[in-house]
Amino acid sequence: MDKVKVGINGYGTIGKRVADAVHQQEDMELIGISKTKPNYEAVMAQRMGYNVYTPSDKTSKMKDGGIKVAGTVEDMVNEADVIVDATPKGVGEKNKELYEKAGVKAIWQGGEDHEVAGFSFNADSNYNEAIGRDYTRVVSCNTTALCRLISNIDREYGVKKCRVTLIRRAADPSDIKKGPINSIVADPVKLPSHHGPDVQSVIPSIDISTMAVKVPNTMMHIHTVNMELKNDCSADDIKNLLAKNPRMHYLEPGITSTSETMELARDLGRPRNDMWENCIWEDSIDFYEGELYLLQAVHQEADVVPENIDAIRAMCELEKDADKSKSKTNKAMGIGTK
Ligand SMILES: NC(=O)C1=CN([C@@H]2O[C@H](COP(=O)(O)OP(=O)(O)OC[C@H]3O[C@@H](n4cnc5c(N)ncnc54)[C@H](OP(=O)(O)O)[C@@H]3O)[C@@H](O)[C@H]2O)C=CC1
Ligand SMILES: O=C(OP(=O)(O)O)[C@H](O)COP(=O)(O)O
Repeated sequence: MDKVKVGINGYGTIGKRVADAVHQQEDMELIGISKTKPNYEAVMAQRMGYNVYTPSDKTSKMKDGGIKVAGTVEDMVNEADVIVDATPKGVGEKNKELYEKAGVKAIWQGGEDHEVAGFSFNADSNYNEAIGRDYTRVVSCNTTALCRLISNIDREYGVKKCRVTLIRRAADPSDIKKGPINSIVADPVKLPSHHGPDVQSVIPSIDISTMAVKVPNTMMHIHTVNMELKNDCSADDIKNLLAKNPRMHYLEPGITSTSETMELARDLGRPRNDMWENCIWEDSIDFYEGELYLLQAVHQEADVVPENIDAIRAMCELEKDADKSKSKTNKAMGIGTK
C-alpha cells in the first residue's frame, strides 16, 4: 500500500512533535510543514530535512530569512492526503475552507471547537468511529488524558459518575508571552471547565463534571480524579487494568511532582523530554467510601501526539483495528518502553 502523504500546517509545540512522529511511521510520508516566520523552528525543520511551505504572502520574508521555501501552504494542501492543522487556537477553523476546496482530509487540535470537525477523537475511546472520516478533532491534552483513563475503566467496570479538578500549567516552556507569573487563576470561574463537555464529545455516555485552575508553571498539568463505578472492584483491580495499557505510566519511586516527572523524562532520554503517557501515581489509586480516587500528571506538549498518528491511520483506513494502530504508533515512537 502507498504511504499516506501528510502535511503539517502550524509547526509549534504540537506541530513539530506530530511532524517527527509522522516521519517515524512506516505507513506515512511527511510531505512538509508550514512556517510563517523564518525563525529557529524553521531552521530546525530544514535541518531535519523537512520541506518548508509558507503562506504565499510570506514567501519573500522566508527567503530573505535564509529559508528554502518548497512552496505555498496551498501547494502543501494540494499535495497531501491529510493535513494535521496545529495552528494556534482559532486559526484552524479559518483554514477549513482551504481544506474543503482541495478535498483533503484534515485533523484539528483541541483548541478548536468540536463543530469544526464534527467529530472528536481519542484512540482508546472511539477509534472505530474515525475510520474513513474526512474531518476529525484530536481533543486537548487534558481531555485526551481523561478520555484514556475513563474509557479504559468504563469498559471494564462501568463509570457511573466522574468528578475531576484540573490544575493546569499556564504556558508552555518556550512561551514568553503568557502569564500569570504570580497568581492562581480560576479558569473558568463557572462550572464546568471545557474538559467535561469535551470528554462527552468523545464518550457521550459519561457523567462527568470538571473544574479547573491555572498555576504559574510550564511543567505539566495535574488531575485529581474521583469516580463512582457501576461494578465492584478493588484498587488492585484498577492498578492491574491500567498497567496493561502502554499509554499509562506509573511514576517511579520518589516522584511527588511534575518537576521530577520531567527530570525522569530526561533520564529516560525521551525526545524533547516528552512523556506521551498519562503519568499516574500508583499509590494514589484508592477507594474511599466506595469511590475511586487517583492523581495523574499530563505532559501537555506530548500526550496528543500519538493520538494524531492514530487519527491519521483511522481516517485514511490504513488500519481498521484500533489496538494494531496503537501498537504501531507506540512501537515507532517508543511509547511504553519505559
Ligand atoms: N501546547 C499545548 O500544550 C497543547 C496545544 N493543543 C492545541 O494544539 C493547537 C496548537 O497549539 P500549539 O502547538 O501550542 O501552538 P503554538 O503557538 O506552539 O504553535 C502554532 C504555530 O503555528 C504557527 N502559526 C501562527 N499563525 C499561523 C497561521 N496563520 N497559519 C499557519 N501557522 C501559523 C506559529 O508559527 P510561525 O508563525 O512561527 O510559523 C506557531 O508556532 C491549538 O489548538 C492548541 O489548543 C493541544 C494540546 C496541548
Ligand atoms: O489543551 C490544552 O489545555 P486544556 O485542555 O486545559 O485547554 C493545552 O495545554 C493548551 O492549552 P493553552 O490553550 O493554555 O495553551
